[in-house]
Amino acid sequence: QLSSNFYSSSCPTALSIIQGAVSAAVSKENRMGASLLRLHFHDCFVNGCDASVLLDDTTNFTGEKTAGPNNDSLRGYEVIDTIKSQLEKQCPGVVSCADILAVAARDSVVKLGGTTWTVPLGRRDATTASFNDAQNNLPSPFSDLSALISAFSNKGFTAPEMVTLSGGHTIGQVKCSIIRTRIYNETNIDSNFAASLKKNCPSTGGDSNLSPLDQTARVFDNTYFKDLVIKKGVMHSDQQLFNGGSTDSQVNTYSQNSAMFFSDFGSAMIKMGNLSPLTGSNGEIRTNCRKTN
Ligand code: HEM
Ligand SMILES: [Ca+2]
Ligand SMILES: [Ca+2]
Repeated sequence: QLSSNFYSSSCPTALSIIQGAVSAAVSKENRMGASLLRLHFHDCFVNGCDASVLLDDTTNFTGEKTAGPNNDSLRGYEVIDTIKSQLEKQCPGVVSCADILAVAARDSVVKLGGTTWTVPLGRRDATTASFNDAQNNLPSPFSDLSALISAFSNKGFTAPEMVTLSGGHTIGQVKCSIIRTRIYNETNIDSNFAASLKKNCPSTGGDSNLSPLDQTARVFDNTYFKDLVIKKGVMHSDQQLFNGGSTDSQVNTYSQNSAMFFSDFGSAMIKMGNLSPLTGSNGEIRTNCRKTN
């Protein structure tokens, strides 16, 4: 069982060290807040919140970093390394990489103007990572609503919780290669909006050009849901949440009530952070988040 005061005697400065480093990293580059939030999600959905996502591949295409959803896409590893080395100086061998990810995600959301929540702590780090599990457990941006619902249901989340967590797309950026089909071929998109995205995402080439995930992608707010209501969802999977189906009413509600989105988001993040953590004598406390001890 995790507890929010897990480090209060073993490393009382842990939370302030993490917060300070996240704050510095996000001040230096706003997008890093988004990247750190996504790292925690991609960790927890693949064999639980055990920092498996941070292990470097020992042989190519065996670990999670090189799996499709992560390769050339996940970022923020250097920030986690910086935090880990500060923590190792202060309290060697005490704070897990998995807990660093959970706290950094929360601190990122707060730093970008979003809500806060209390992070349960005491996760330990995995000694293995799985390329196949990362391929199979992370949702695809080309999925329809039913596939999104089942990807989250496989991890114990309801459809409303899936909608809430998708609100993470209120911050950060997406590559042209992910949105090309949507902006060139789909009809459930505002045509002026599609035209503006095409300027930075040609029909051929420019695959890694970036576009913001909502119209206020530097701020954690409810604009993502407001955008969905006016058919300005950026990815196919985003617009699926407001496309005439069962989740439309919740998107409408969040678009008008950011307090409700914020409070639901905090609860859903705590639930996500509880996905099969290693505790007690399972796993280890890594010295270097990229390698097993
Ligand atoms: C609902 C299913 C989801 C799908 C299909 C999905 C897919 C994606 C994709 C394809 C990208 C862009 C990757 C790239 O262009 O390199 C992205 C970015 C992002 N996702 Fe998700 N995601 C989902 C849910 C979530 C959740 C639950 C969170 C967090 C709570 C999240 C947080 C983010 C953030 C913050 C970014 C921007 C990262 C950055 O700028 O570095 N996503 N997502
Ligand atoms: Ca994991
Ligand atoms: Ca936003």
